[in-house]
Amino acid sequence: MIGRLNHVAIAVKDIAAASALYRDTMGADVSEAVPQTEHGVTTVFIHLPNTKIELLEPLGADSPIAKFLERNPDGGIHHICYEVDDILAARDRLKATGARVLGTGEPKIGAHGKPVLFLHPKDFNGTLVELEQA
Ligand SMILES: CC[C@H](C(=O)O)C(=O)SCCNC(=O)CCNC(=O)[C@H](O)C(C)(C)COP(=O)(O)OP(=O)(O)OC[C@H]1O[C@@H](n2cnc3c(N)ncnc32)[C@H](O)[C@@H]1OP(=O)(O)O
Ligand SMILES: [Co+2]
Repeated sequence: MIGRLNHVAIAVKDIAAASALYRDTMGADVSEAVPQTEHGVTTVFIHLPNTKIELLEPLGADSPIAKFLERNPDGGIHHICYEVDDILAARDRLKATGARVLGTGEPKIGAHGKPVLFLHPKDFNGTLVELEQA
């Protein structure tokens, strides 16, 4: 069911500083910052030869990553995103196993214009998992 690793996300307090760090000290190919109002974050993608790093900064009052950053003031790895061929079939299969799908359970359009879902970290070894329709 799960396919390629689409991205690894890092939550940060200051996305401009984190972007400059990757660009200037790591020579990385860093995108512009894009506000994702629907998701309560601003995103930057760092393009690597075999996957992407997603930098996340809280956006708005109810950002879902705000508490994570309170717990981890220096920032930290926030989630991993796997690609799936059929996100609804994957969702239904996971729900049938008792895994908790976050939010309404209906996919939202993510940063790549594809449907995404999130699975509760407590059900996946303390790791927040994002699924993205390939
Ligand atoms: C633009 C879209 C983009 C894309 O790639 O397309 C994105 O990736 S958007 C990314 C931002 N959106 C989300 O993360 C949505 C899903 N996340 C959530 O709904 C919340 O972050 C949630 C529910 C996972 C956690 O929210 P919160 O921290 O406010 O809840 P709790 O404090 O009650 O936490 C419950 C429990 O889970 C532990 N936790 C929280 N976040 C993480 C995490 N990232 N990784 C691992 N564990 C996490 C937290 O410590 C609590 O554990 P406990 O032992 O009870 O203290
Ligand atoms: Co993501």
